[in-house]
Amino acid sequence: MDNFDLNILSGFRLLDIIDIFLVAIIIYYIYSLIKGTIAVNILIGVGLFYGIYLVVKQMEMRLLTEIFGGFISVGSIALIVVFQQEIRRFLIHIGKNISLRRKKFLWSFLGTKKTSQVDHGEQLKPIIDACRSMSKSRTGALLVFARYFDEEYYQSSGEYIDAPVSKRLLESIFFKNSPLHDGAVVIVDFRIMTASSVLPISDSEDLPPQFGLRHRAAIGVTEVSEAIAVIISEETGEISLAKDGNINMNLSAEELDKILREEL
Ligand SMILES: Nc1ncnc2c1ncn2[C@@H]1O[C@H](COP(=O)(O)OP(=O)(O)OP(=O)(O)O)[C@@H](O)[C@H]1O
Repeated sequence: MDNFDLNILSGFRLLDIIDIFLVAIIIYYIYSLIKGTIAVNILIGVGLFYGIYLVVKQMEMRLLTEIFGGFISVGSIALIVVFQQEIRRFLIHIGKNISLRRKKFLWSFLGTKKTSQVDHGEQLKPIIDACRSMSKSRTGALLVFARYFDEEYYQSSGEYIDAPVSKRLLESIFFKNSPLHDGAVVIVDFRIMTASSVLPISDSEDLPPQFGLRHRAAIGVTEVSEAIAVIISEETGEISLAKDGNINMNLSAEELDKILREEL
């Protein structure tokens, strides 16, 4: 027994500890990204399938090993297809953190705080005013503030506009009888790029049951991109803001203004 233990320890290197540590971080990252989504069930299914394969292989049940082995050999391609959204989210998450750190590093390198950050108060005013008035009149609206214009996401499904943002333009778009009122408006650098855009719907199981497609679409787009989404509920007039797959509900126009000033 002592020999056995010593053999294990003698082959153990510092690199193995780092290896295990890194794998643990990756597993934690993946878990926090898929937590509460349908992907967890798929992952449990895949794990179970692989477990059974290992057991039948160990027991030398040839036919079953052959069948399970066949599935597993094409499994990696199937996994990429099934987890397409999660893989995209994972890579965006990593990229986002790196770009944030790079910015911070640059600011500290230049020895300045972010004092030169522009205050977007003036440009935000028409948006906040429109949100306030649409909230009062219970006009359903969905506004996406994207960092850059991803044509694959927005333009393919919506109407290309590319006009400076204004209160009246936003109200006209979301007016109930307007042909463009369905879907989302996508705003980049305070220009309305598209209206009526169809967004990816979140499949999170943690969301409140009263959330319909508008709220799910707002959360969905922030799960797969760096965008911020503002929702005005048609039912309640409530203003909400989604970011990184999380939602901040029941905001006043002033609170919305404050958050958007910080975020944009
Ligand atoms: N994939 C999508 N992308 C963008 N907008 C969408 C999408 N799916 C639905 N919508 C918008 O959501 C509207 C339906 O909202 P629904 O009532 O289902 O949502 P809700 O979250 O309950 O919001 P509300 O509180 O306003 O009722 C549609 O008329 C459409 O404008």
